[in-house]
Amino acid sequence: MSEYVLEMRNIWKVYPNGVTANKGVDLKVKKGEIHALLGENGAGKSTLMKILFGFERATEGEIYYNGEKLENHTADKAIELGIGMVHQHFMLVPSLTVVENVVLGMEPTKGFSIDLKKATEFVEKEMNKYGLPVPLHEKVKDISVGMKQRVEIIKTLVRGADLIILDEPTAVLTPQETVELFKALKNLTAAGKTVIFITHKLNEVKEIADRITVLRRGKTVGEAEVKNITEKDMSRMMVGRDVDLNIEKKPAQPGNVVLEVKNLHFTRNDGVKMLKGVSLALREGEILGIAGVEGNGQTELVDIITGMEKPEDGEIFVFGKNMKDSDNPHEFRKAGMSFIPADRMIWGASKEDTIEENLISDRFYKEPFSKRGVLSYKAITENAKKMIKEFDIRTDGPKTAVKMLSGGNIQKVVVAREFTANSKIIIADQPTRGIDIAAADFIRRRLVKERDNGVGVLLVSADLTELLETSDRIVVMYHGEIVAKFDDVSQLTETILGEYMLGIKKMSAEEMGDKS
Ligand SMILES: Nc1ncnc2c1ncn2[C@@H]1O[C@H](COP(=O)(O)OP(=O)(O)OP(=O)(O)O)[C@@H](O)[C@H]1O
Repeated sequence: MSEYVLEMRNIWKVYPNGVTANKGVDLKVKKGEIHALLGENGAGKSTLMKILFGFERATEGEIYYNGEKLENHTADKAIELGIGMVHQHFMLVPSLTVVENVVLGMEPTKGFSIDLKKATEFVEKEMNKYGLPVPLHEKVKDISVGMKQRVEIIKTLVRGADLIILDEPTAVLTPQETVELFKALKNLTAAGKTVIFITHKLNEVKEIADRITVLRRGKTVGEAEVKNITEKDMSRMMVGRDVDLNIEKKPAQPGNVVLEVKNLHFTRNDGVKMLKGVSLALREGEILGIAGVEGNGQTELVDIITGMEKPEDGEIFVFGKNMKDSDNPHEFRKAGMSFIPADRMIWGASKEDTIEENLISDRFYKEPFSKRGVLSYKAITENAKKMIKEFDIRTDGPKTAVKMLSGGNIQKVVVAREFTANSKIIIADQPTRGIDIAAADFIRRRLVKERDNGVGVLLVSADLTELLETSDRIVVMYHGEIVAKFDDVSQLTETILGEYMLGIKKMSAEEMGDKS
């Protein structure tokens, strides 16, 4: 019998539009190991995993699972065989409890109603078996992101998963939650389960994975035992060259305040108070980082700052102008603000439109794209070609629809447009989420360059390494309030930030001073 629980051999995938996402990929995974799947944006990782999970069908190639060749593979068969997948966007019902979510679609029934007692016992047994405690009777909407992810993992386990695929599992976690997740993954492999995870964070690979497979432009370029290689080796395999990840930064030269919010309050439709008196000021020539676990008010703050939402109370000043009468994002843009939204598929890009159209969606009426009211298609295409090169957008060409790009490359389209809008304020909300190391490094350097050119950058990020490396000052949000302010980030660590993000610590008003 083969030492591999999974072998994907010579996998090809040609999408109906002609894009070849996998060009003879090989992946071999041993039983009981944590296997990291690495590669740049668009390298074909998600496609390969979708094929394994039965969401997409391979154009060519063979899959062997436990020595058995899979024929006519589908998602139902994958689950039946014990293959589970935890997606980046959780697929839970917020208004249901943890137990209800876990057993949804497979409830033990008693008459016509769900037998909650049986379901609870069942879920409790699984969670204890693998050391994955979850609050069984709390509603999913009231639990933390880390807990939601754990619920997703338990969901796969109760369906009998032996091989669990995790797609960028740590992108939304605090350092403390990441430690917990890694412990859980170790418990799973100790119990004989196998884990494949997609990530762009090489320090995590070093910490948790046993082996790696690296894809580049649709092909397997190598596999290795993690103990035998360095992070540098991994990035070279991924990118094909050395990547210098240290950002050299001159001290900031902050100038006038460009953006200020005072005492913002906001309550969600369901009555939850998301902002409880948030005030901060952003100066030209500085990067102000906002740390916080998702769901602590950062989204609402960004929505209000960019004109997508109105606060219940409080004021917003853009270049000293009170924006109380401006209630749409265009007016905030006109006032000199660029915005890289966290949810690029909803707010950042127009999926059906082409890359070249998306790149000028905020400036099509201006020269050189429009002359005397007539669009210049030549200028539009030329602009796109330049940006595709500069921002390394992996595509067949400017006329490709954005929906055909990989997640990371869609983000590059949005970033390219926003960085070239000549704004003096940039609001960057999770700008490098899902972006590969070389591209993320490019975006961070660009943020610093914009800062050096006098732009005020507000950076909201769940990636604490990024926040610490890039920001000049950092504030932490917890339960709709600013609970910590750091005007000097040189001595700050991820662990310290994590303590404020989880509400373990809170600064007093005096400690925070009145500087932001
Ligand atoms: N449904 C689809 N139709 C057409 N092309 C697609 C589709 N899904 C992905 N692609 C293309 O296939 C290639 C590989 O994309 P895939 O999502 O597998 O990459 P990835 O390595 O997961 O990237 P990322 O790190 O950005 O998520 C890309 O060029 C992408 O544009």
